[in-house]
Amino acid sequence: MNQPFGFYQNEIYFEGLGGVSPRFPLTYGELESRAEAALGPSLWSYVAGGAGDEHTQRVNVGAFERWGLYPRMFVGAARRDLSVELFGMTLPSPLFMAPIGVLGLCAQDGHGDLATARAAARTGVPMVASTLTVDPMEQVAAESGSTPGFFQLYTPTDRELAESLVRRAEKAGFKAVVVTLDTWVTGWRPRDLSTGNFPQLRGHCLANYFSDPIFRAGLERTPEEDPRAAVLRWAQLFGAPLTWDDLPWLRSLTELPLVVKGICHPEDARRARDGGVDGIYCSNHGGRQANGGLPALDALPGVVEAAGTLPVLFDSGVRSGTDVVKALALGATAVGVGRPYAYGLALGGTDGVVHVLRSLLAEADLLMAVDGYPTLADLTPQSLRRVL
Ligand SMILES: Cc1cc2nc3c(=O)[nH]c(=O)nc-3n(C[C@H](O)[C@H](O)[C@H](O)COP(=O)(O)O)c2cc1C
Ligand SMILES: CC(C)CC(=O)C(=O)O
Repeated sequence: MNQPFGFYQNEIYFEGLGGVSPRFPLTYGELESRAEAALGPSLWSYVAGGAGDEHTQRVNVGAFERWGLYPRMFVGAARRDLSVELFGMTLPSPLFMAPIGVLGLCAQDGHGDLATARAAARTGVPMVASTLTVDPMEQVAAESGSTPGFFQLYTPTDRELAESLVRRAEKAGFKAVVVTLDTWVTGWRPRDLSTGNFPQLRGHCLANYFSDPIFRAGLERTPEEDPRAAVLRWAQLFGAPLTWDDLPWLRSLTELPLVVKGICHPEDARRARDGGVDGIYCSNHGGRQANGGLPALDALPGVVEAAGTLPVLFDSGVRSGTDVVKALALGATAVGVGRPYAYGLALGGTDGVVHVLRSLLAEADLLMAVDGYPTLADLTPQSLRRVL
């Protein structure tokens, strides 16, 4: 047991706090700067970068500072319960890992998706595995132990390929399908445009396609024989510009819970709900796609209201345990961490990811203890006050 952290009380996910380690950074600033050094310039600019002058990316983070949590006294929050029901499952905490496409490359050994899945197994924090993993989804799913994993789909223009990817995800044991709607084309990303640095175009992170029978059937020569042609084929197929007319087809793809990612407008949330999805994922892709200026957190309350009884997943700008608590108070059912866990991965593989996740949970848990919110149900919009 790690002495400085020995006073935490919720053993469910702290297990004596194994995992939070002073050898890794305890502030986000240090995590970022050490990750920059570990990743090297080109991967760093891909992961850390965003659209345009990155205004949206910055306001995503800044939006959390505009809310303050009221401390409540005489609550006796000696034990906290952070467990949450999602898609019929009970999860130990409301935290999950957002899908990150080049994650595999962030680990020293180049197999970061597997390392992250092992962190999911150790913490109970679900990983949403991207379509763009270095190792095929079947291998990623196999590493996550008893922690449920979700599969994120980039919908290709070839429907048969989309269907094949979803079939494989079901067979591999993923427990939900998350369809990302905001990235059928890559946004204006000056950092990557200036370096020509798109890892996917060098054939990285395309294992799910290269291992897919439908994808392979469309090639004259196998990806092993002609990787360049396979990458070009991938680039042609990558993203379908979907419309509402496609939602019934998406819904028909699977009986697994279907979640749509990238929803920020209440009207879109309403239409998605009416179209039969099982969850709404409020996100602006961490400001990587559009530099439109709306912080995802500011979009969250409207999406929550429109979603009605559906669970709302949220990401974009979460950097601390207090951010997690604020997003929950604004109505998120589950909160996704993105870049920070990729940085933990860069610093220490599975241990680094576990450290980042447990630190977020420890900070959230302690905030709830000190400020008197013993359960997630106690966190409501009335727990917050606008401060700026
Ligand atoms: C390097 C990188 C790759 C990403 N790849 C994907 C992806 O493959 N699929 C997806 O739906 N979202 C992807 N995202 C977006 C994340 O799921 C999430 O929305 C975003 O990271 C949240 O912003 P934050 O990291 O600033 O908190 C990616 C994000 C990053 C940083
Ligand atoms: C553009 C994609 C290929 C990957 C992604 O989602 C991202 O880099 O944000």
